Amino acid sequence: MSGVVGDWVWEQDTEHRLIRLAGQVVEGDAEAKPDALLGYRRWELALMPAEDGMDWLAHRAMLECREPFRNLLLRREGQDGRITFVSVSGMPCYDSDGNWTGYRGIGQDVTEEQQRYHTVQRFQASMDASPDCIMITDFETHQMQYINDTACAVMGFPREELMKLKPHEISGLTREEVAQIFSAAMSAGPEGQTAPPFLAATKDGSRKGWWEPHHRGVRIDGRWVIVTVSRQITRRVLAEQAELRAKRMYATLSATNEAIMQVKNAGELFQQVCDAAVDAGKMASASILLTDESTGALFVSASAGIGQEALRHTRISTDSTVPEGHGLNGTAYRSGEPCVSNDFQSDPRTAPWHESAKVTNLKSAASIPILRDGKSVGVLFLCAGERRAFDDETLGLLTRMTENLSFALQTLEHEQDRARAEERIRYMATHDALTGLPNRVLYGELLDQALLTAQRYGRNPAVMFIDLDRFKLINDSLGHAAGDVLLKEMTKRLRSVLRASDVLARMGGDEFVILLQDVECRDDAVTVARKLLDVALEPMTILDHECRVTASIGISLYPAHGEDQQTLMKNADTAMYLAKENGKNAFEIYETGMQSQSIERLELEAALRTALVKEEFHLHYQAKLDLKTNRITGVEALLRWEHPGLGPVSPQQFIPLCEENGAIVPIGRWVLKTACKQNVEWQRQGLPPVKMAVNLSARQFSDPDLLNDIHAALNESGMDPTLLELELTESMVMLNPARTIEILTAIKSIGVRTALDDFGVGYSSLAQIKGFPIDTLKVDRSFIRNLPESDQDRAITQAIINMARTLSLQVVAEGVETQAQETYLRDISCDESQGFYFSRPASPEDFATLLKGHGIDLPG
Ligand SMILES: Nc1nc2c(ncn2[C@@H]2O[C@@H]3COP(=O)(O)O[C@H]4[C@@H](O)[C@H](n5cnc6c(=O)[nH]c(N)nc65)O[C@@H]4COP(=O)(O)O[C@H]3[C@H]2O)c(=O)[nH]1
Repeated sequence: MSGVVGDWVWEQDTEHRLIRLAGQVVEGDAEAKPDALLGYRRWELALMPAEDGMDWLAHRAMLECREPFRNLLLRREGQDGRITFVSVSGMPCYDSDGNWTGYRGIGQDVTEEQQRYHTVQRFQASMDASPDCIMITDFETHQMQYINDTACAVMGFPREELMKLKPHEISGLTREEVAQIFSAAMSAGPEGQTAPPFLAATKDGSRKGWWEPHHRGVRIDGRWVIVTVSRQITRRVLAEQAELRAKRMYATLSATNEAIMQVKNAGELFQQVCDAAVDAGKMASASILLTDESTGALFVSASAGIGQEALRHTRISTDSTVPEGHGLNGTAYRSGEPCVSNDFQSDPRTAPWHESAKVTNLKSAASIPILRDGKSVGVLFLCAGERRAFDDETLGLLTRMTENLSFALQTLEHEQDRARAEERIRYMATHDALTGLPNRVLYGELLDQALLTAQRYGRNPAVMFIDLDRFKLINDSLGHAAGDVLLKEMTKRLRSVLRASDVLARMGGDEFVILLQDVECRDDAVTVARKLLDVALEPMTILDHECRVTASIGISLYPAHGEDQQTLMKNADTAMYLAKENGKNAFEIYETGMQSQSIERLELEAALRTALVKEEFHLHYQAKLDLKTNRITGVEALLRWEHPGLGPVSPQQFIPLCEENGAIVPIGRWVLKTACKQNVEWQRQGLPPVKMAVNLSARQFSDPDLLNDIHAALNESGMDPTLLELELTESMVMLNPARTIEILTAIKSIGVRTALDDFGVGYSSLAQIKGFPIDTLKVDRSFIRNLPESDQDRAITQAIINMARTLSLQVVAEGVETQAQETYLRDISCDESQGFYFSRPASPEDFATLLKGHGIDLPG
């Protein structure tokens, strides 16, 4: 019976025994003849119902109810293990009287059909069990023909629904794109083709990882279908993405390190780091935020990438008490630890920035603190366009980057300190520390340059030497602080009359030098010089004292007075000394003849240094005549220098030099001693005692040993202190009144008298000197010279005398040269007269002779 295919008919009686079998019967034993099966019931033939939920009991119950049955699938396993399937269908039979007679039906061998069915079943089961998504689609119509469970689960659709959809409706691709992919797969032949990975989207919009589809064209039942097997590669993709990120971060790190080696300042470094994070690190944006020390907030110092413009003006709070301070940056800054959000747009910490992040499509962000000595000084803030951009490895690299950054900052700071120090040293080497003006060195360089330009372009620069006339006086009496104020003020003034291109430099002390870049003619230089003198002369208040300082200016012009630096400077210097010698507050333009004067000055200075030791000094004495009694009541000691080669040198010439180089102090001490000794000597010769006036220089007046020197002179000579009168100039006492009063009081306490010399030219008023312990005023000879003709001088002299009287001061008129002057002075009740008219300064012997004749009252 085996191998026989075909239908057969059968009948069974009311006892369910087979009573007829005809045709190709395959029920029962394969070896048995159909007749051998007769009399048996089906459940006695080693056949088993093969359908789920069906068994012999159920079948028999159906037969008992005389129900018809269809396609009862029966399975039989032969002795050789071969499986056969038969399908039987039956109808209940009745006789003509309606009595049930049993069943009649047909049978069919369905072994092959069943085998095919099972193969498909197994195939489908294995397809469903596959972790891959499998889909079979008609190449032409794109109609879904098969889809496995995995695909249904991944896409979140019930199979029936999915079967109605076409690939472009679930893949996010267009129909054309799908068609292209299918065509490419067909062209690829039996090997098929792998398409780019895609991120699977489920029905509810959530993502189910990365899948890599492989398409292959297969011909089934005469039609081409595309079999698509998509393998999940999420892990691989994530690993690749992580590797890519790491690579980018390494690239960023190396770009940062390169920047660290090259940049010169922090700002540049920050910008390069941000650029590297965006360019090499593929970050959407990168910023470096630093602390604003005044507010404590973070401000953007550098940034690159998306939204950088908006960020530049943003201040980010680090304050833990406000919600804005709890963002990534504020938290990272406070904690000193990196702060990350790998899903920025739904992170509650980043809520204030969700809207803007949507606009700029930022998906994750990280803030890494920049630490200095363990303390946050800022943060590196990075944003990425994908979620989960900041894994542990990336963060590790970013932390290293910020460490390198802060190390670089330290190094840069040291470098900057060093550069600043170098710059400072360079500056100090070329500038005057007090005024900030170029010094001699820089001036020399600038002058050289100006001379080169002058030669090339036919310009005419000029050099001006300026010396402040009374600077030493101020410096000595008011102190160095006052001197400094004066120099600074003077710098401002001198600068104010110069062009921006002109150079003002300080040579040291009270010497300034100017380079006028181009003067068309002599008169131009003269105009500038006048302006300079004017601004210098303006009164200035120093340490609450109004002072006036004059300047002496020497000018040399290129090319007339020299074509090189040295000559021009020397000649301007020479001219300046002449201006000084000619009465100060003046300028001189260099002339050839000036040379000798300057040389003379140098020679004088050299000779002065040894003059005291070589005993080249001596004193002359000029009498003071009492205008009421016509008796000589006093004498002024005047220093004389007999230069071995030059002969007598005028005190007006050498005393300023002595004041400048300080020699006046020992020389003045000698004068004091000599004068006192002389005074006692005259008395010893039997002459009447006379007051001895001795000039004190500013230097001497501020010398701490002055009182000792006075004591010594008096003690050594044995002179009565009340006969000694010290003459000071008005300008000396006005500079530092408090100290002047202190010294004058000390001087007066030992009985020595004090006199104010050259009164009237120092701009002070009698009211101002009221408080000084002074005994005598000496009216400057410039007021006497034009007496009695000059109305103005008469008025001044008269006023001085009247006011002096009210202050109980003795008044001496200086420089009385004519009888008319003397008569006038007598008329206006001037106390004493001193001048050539009565007596020129004379030797001790000559004065003794004079005194002998005038030691008593003379006829009026
Ligand atoms: N044209 C004119 N001049 C007259 C007349 N009568 C006197 N003189 C001059 O006027 C000056 C008076 O001295 P001074 O005003 O203190 O001015 C003095 C004084 O400031 C200073 N000096 C002189 N000896 C000394 C000294 O021992 N120590 C100090 N520190 N300065 C001194 O040098 C200045 C000049 O001294 P000398 O050349 O001796 O000049 C003296 C004297 O010769 C006159 O009728 N007409």
